[in-house]
Amino acid sequence: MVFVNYILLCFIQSMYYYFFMFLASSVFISPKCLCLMQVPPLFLDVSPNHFVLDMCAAPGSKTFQLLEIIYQSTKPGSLPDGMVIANDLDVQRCNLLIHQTKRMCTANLIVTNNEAQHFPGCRAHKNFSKASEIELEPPISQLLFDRVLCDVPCSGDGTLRKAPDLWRKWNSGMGNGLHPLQIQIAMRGLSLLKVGGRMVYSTCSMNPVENEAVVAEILRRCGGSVELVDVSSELPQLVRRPGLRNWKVRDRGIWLSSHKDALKFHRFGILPSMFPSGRRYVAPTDGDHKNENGANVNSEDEPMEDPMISTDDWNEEVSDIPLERCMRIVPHDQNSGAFFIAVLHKLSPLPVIQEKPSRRGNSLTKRDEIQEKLSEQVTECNNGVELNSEDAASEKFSEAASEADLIEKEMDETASVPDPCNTDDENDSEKAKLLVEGETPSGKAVGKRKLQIQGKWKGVDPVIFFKDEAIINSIKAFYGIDESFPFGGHLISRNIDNNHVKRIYYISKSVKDVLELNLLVGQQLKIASVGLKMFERQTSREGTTAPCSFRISSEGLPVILPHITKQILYASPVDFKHLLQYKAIKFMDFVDAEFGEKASKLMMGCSVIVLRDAKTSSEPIQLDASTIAIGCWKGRGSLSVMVTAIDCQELLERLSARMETEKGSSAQENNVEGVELQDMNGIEEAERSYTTKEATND
Ligand SMILES: C[S@@+](CC[C@H](N)C(=O)[O-])C[C@H]1O[C@@H](n2cnc3c(N)ncnc32)[C@H](O)[C@@H]1O
Repeated sequence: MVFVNYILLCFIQSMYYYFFMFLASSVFISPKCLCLMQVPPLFLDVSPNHFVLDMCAAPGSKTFQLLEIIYQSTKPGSLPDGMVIANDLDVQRCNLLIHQTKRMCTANLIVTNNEAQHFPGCRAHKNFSKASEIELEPPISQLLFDRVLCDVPCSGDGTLRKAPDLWRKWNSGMGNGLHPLQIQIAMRGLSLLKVGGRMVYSTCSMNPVENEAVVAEILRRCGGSVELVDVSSELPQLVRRPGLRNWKVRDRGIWLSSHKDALKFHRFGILPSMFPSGRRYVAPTDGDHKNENGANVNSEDEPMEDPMISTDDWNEEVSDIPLERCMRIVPHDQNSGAFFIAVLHKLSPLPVIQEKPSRRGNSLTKRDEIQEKLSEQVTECNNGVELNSEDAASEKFSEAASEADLIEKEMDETASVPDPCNTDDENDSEKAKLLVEGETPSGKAVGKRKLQIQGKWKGVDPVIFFKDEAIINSIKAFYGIDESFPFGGHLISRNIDNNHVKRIYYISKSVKDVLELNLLVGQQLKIASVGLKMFERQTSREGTTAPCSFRISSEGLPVILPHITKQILYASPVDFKHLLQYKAIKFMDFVDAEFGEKASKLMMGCSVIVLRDAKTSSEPIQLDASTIAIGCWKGRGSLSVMVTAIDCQELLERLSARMETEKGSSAQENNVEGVELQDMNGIEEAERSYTTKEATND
């Protein structure tokens, strides 16, 4: 049998790439496709050169959309200047995200697995450059973002229509429990946002405690350095309702109008920030006081009113923040899920806040502490993520520090607690020690080096810049990669041993800058996935004897295709179709004998076959977004496709559809049989003769 001489790995640039191009053109929302579109990213106003942080990103639908926007005007073979960091705490959901975004074939994405509320700022000390392997000043010295998407974990009541299970599980405590974490994540997002940048806070809940209350609290904490943007003129097709300015808080069967009510009913898990005014009702701290009858009353029994606030104020709280600028999207307006969106604009650096503003100058009483602790004891969010109450409690005082303080602090935290999920691991504390040594100018070089090659995070492969000149040069020479393509320095692997590197990933300039910075600051980012898989080591017997031991992978092909000058051939539709149909064809059996001749002269190993337009005879052809190319293996006597059977079938269908279209338009234009028609006839003819030949061979 001619079929299946070598079943090697395959690739197509096509389906996913075009799917993404199609989606990219559908970013503009129409009410009809609203249910399919994710709205929050549309309010981020992302440009292709932006650094974007998606803080709680899994399973990745919004990340996908952000990448589409970044790539919107990118030509084949080039990469946008911007990048996306997609972060999620949940490892399994992170894997889902990695899988989802794989079809984007992007070199501009880093997937991280950090806690969003502690997301590292990666600020490089001046001394770091001396202490690290990176000799030059890094292009970026701190990880700040132009855009931040803060799609926080929430109670998810907005998804009730599609997740009816929630009807049984939902209770008001879910939202109340998540409120402190939502504030922490949003505050961290704002501190990582560049001045002038935009952050979108969103949930799929209708609960004001998770929505307007969070937005109001972060605005209070930011004290004028952040504004709530009026986006009423943006996306006018989107039917939305204004955010609320007054609401009550539900807790275990009763409605609370203010923090005073919370204390009155002994609801210590209810925070002042959950109410519209955000005001704390202060209970007396120094012993008993007299009641209106002059009798001694214990402060634990009856809370005392804040003298600053009149009784009336406590009854009907209305926020003085223009929360109507927030957006509530409700299911019955346009047959969608329910969600909440607030757009924030950072006007200036965040203020240095020593204390939570709502603490009103008092030190925490025992009851306050219990109250806050209780509020942080969230056991479960809608995504099944366990929230560690100890983590939350230890975070209590940190969120209000200045940006600089936060960043300094987190560096210390990262150094002392390498993996928040694995704090009990002995190796981690050892690694943390090495990290500190590596970061400190006086640190031992051996410690630093060890850390940099082994990676810091338990269970996560290290990210290694691939610098093996011999391999890099052999790849460049074999495929004739042109000098204009940024290559050296843009390759990474996840294996410290160059001899056993199986995959080489390609990264954009923006991602490269971030990775270098991350290395410099002791790998604060826990990187689950990064880069576009571009080369894979040949594993077959014939493959190991080929001049280049790495073949181009399917994902990498769209990016490198315009830059390859060797091992590339342009096949006529008929021969291209045959390759997909029969998987392997002897050189002498190609319909276009010249093509067969050229194929036989390729070097043994991976080659790229591009579908030539029926009209085009000159080579090389102009590559554009509609170009179809596949990877093939040039063996001793034949050319074999390196495309899976499913992908072959899909490509064949597309090819037929394209030919049908060409046939139709050509017949319409000329009303006679034109070039395409001849070609179509040629295919059918050739197919018959080829099948006959095959039958004879068999
Ligand atoms: C509403 S979902 C995000 C949906 C996602 N943005 C999308 O469009 O596909 C919230 C996510 O937050 C994650 N999460 C929960 N707590 C987190 C934390 N502390 N830090 C980071 N992510 C967290 C959950 O794992 C979950 O995937």
